Amino acid sequence: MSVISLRDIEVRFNSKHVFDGFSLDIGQGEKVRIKGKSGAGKTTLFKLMLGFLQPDAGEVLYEGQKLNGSTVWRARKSMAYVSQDMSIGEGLVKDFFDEIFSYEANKHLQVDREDIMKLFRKFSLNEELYEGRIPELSGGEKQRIAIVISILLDRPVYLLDEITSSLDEVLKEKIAQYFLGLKGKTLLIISHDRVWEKNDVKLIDLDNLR
Ligand SMILES: Nc1ncnc2c1ncn2[C@@H]1O[C@H](COP(=O)(O)OP(=O)(O)OP(=O)(O)O)[C@@H](O)[C@H]1O
Repeated sequence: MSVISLRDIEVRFNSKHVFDGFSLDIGQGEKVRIKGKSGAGKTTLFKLMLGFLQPDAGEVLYEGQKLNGSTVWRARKSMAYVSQDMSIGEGLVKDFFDEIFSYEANKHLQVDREDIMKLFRKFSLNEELYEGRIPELSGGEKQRIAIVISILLDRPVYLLDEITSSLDEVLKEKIAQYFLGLKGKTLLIISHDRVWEKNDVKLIDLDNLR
């Protein structure tokens, strides 16, 4: 069964048709890169999958269930969404981690400081940053912290929206390798970075729809 299905989706903004009869099936464990020029509808696709945007026609299904008021929470709890410009708050980094892992949806996760530090080291984040303040982090450090949190959330589905665009080549490669190596996870990747172009990554090109 597909994890996420879009059936005959139509999305209009004023007179602009972003999707007109678009369908897509994402299987469990599939790794899919979504490509398309600016304005093609890449982020709109993620918003539909998360139930943040209702299509004007057609339906979005998560594990075969149509997204609606009573099913959307289960779907969202199964997905980790990471974007280019995530707001990760204004306070201390460690307080932000505490806050995320105290949410009801995440309480079952047993995340200790060493789990966090392992990922800090893996993605070349200085361990001292954990005690620091979020406004003092660079853009690339904030980005990597959002990535570390998404990994610790250990969700079955990852929606990654340009997560490597502000990082250097070495980090881009490390992060792509890490995610693409996750067995059994379903990945949807919006990225212009070549590091995600691998043989087992399926490509959906939104520019070829019209
Ligand atoms: N809330 C909105 N109101 C009006 N138009 C919108 C809205 N959201 C998106 N659009 C329009 O829909 C189109 C698709 O937007 P979307 O953000 O999905 O594009 P994208 O492919 O992610 O682009 P980019 O690569 O520039 O981020 C764009 O033309 C955008 O202006």
